[in-house]
Amino acid sequence: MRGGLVASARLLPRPLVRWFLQRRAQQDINENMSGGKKVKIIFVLGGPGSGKGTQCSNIVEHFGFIHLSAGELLRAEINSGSENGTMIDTIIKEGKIVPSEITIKLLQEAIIKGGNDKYIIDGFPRNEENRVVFESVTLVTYFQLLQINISPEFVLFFDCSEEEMERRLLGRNQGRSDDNIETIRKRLKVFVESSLPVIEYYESKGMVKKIDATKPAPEVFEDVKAIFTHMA
Ligand SMILES: Nc1ncnc2c1ncn2[C@@H]1O[C@H](COP(=O)(O)OP(=O)(O)O)[C@@H](O)[C@H]1O
Ligand SMILES: Nc1ccn([C@@H]2O[C@H](COP(=O)(O)OP(=O)(O)O)[C@@H](O)[C@H]2O)c(=O)n1
Ligand SMILES: [Mg+2]
Repeated sequence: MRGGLVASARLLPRPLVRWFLQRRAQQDINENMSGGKKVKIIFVLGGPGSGKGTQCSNIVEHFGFIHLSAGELLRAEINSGSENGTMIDTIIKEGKIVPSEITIKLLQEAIIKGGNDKYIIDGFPRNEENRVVFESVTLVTYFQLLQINISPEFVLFFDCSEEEMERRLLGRNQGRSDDNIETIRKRLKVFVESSLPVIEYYESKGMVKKIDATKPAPEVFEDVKAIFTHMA
């Protein structure tokens, strides 16, 4: 069907073909993603062990968002035996950040597949490259025609002391290859050097809602709830 479309499109003037394909792609996005509604995205950021995953589960349960964890998507990619798996595995064990094209492709696929209009994206963008590439994300790739810019509604930042994050990660017990003291120290360093500047960038745009994440999880959720209740 698409092959026939391309063949007949060759006979038409280029601007008309371009317009037609863009319209078609936009319709597909609306149908696949949100039934025509604007898709809401919230970034959930914070250091490793600050409680992003824990609070995202609460948000899903109470406010009907789909939770996408960049780290979990990358771990699933390793486990699926994909050709990039070994490379991703090595980068995660070193506490470094995976190239944006890989992570963003996984996020794009999950957003389109999710079929919801509300997403919380946890652990992304983790560096400036993640942020800049996502800003010009191409959601539908028919002939690379359509550039769709999805910007977050706001950024939820879980602020937690390094000491507390380290303690939590050492007790997490999920069998993760990066929850050992050597990798944890590297991840904390990467957080300060690469991820904090992203949070500062959004802060300069007035988009950050900061939460004290050193408190016990139920208390942190009270603060999270206040933010989400107000936006509903
Ligand atoms: N507020 C909290 N106080 C104490 N422990 C917490 C808190 N929030 C989460 N945890 C625990 O700390 C560990 C890391 O939490 P997690 O949600 O996985 O953080 P992140 O996704 O930011 O790395 C988990 O074992 C979790 O149960
Ligand atoms: N945007 C992202 C998110 C995670 N990752 C990698 O995945 C690892 C685990 O991320 P995560 O978000 O699951 O980790 P936590 O902060 O939840 O402990 C990171 O340390 C990075 O190596 C990445 O490269 N790029
Ligand atoms: Mg997590």
